[in-house]
Amino acid sequence: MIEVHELTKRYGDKLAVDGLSFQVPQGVVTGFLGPNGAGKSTTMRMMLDLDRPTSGSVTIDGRAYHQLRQPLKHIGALLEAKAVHPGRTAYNHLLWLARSNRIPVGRVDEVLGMVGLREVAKRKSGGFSLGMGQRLGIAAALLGDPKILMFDEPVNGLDPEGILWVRNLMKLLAQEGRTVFVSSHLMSEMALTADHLVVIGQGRLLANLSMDEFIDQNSHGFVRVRTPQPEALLEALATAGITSRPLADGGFEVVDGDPATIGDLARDHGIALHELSPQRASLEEAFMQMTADSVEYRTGADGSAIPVNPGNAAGIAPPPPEDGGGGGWGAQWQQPGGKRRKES
Ligand SMILES: Nc1ncnc2c1ncn2[C@@H]1O[C@H](COP(=O)(O)OP(=O)(O)OP(=O)(O)O)[C@@H](O)[C@H]1O
Repeated sequence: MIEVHELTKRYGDKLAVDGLSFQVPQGVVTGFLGPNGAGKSTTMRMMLDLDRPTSGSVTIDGRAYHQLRQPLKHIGALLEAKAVHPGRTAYNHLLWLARSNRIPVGRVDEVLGMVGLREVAKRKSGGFSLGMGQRLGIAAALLGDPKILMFDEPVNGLDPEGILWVRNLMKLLAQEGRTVFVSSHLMSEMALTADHLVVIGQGRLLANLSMDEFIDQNSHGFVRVRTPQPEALLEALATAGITSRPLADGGFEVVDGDPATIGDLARDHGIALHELSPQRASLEEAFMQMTADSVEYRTGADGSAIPVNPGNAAGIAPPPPEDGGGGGWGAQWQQPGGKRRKES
């Protein structure tokens, strides 16, 4: 179990991590989500004692990282895949790590097999593709057979097959009862892997909830309807107590009706339908809405990148909305008694 308590990191006048507190549960994949510059990597580096917190603490199985006798046996991490000596072979890189952590040498070949690098084990890692580098980094994380695994953007630069492999590996590691903590700036990616989510923006906790809860709250369904007799259909829907909203293209959106009910209602009133399609707001949109106040850049009407809050050099995040933000997420996740998945 990883426990983060009031963790804060300041670089000069930049507040990169701001009083973060959360726990990473065992036996599930926890997605650590936030837009670029949210403070994910900084938090992960502090978890591994690679950066010193300005205040606050992180414990791994109840102890600070530097107090762990053989850290690779507790926690394995992939932070910077290219942090490998380019002149060293994949095998020698892992061998060096194994020897310096008292891990049996036989484990090197095992993890090379697990990540599919056995064939290239004697090649220098400097010539590796990005995908091979990621695999080597994952092999290093798995070397000590740790109960906790931490991956910073592990699918970055991978081809579709590599992405699928990483997704399945994460799930498998969690099914084995391990704690799997994985960062991403893409909700669409996390939706396919994570069971639990910790969302941050400008260094602050925005949400801590299960993936199921996020989906329940944010993937609102509606039905898009088009008809040449809009007034008649609107009246029929209103009479049936079904809410609808007009769309800019002349059609409308029926919020609390299903396609069968709407179709039957239209038939009963002799109304022709030209479109009747169930829609679902994407989780990526919900995530963007959740973090809208904490992105570093937004896209201008002409497609240009516009810095958000350029004067906010201290990186002070605006407070989260008190009413739950309108996007289905809210401060209740951070409050005692709020709806939360039981953490093990
Ligand atoms: N060594 C440093 N010195 C100064 N500022 C830093 C340093 N490291 C990170 N920062 C700043 O702290 C903030 C958080 O950065 P961090 O890399 O942790 O974000 P992130 O969520 O991992 O972003 P990304 O998804 O882009 O990797 C950013 O504004 C970054 O510029």
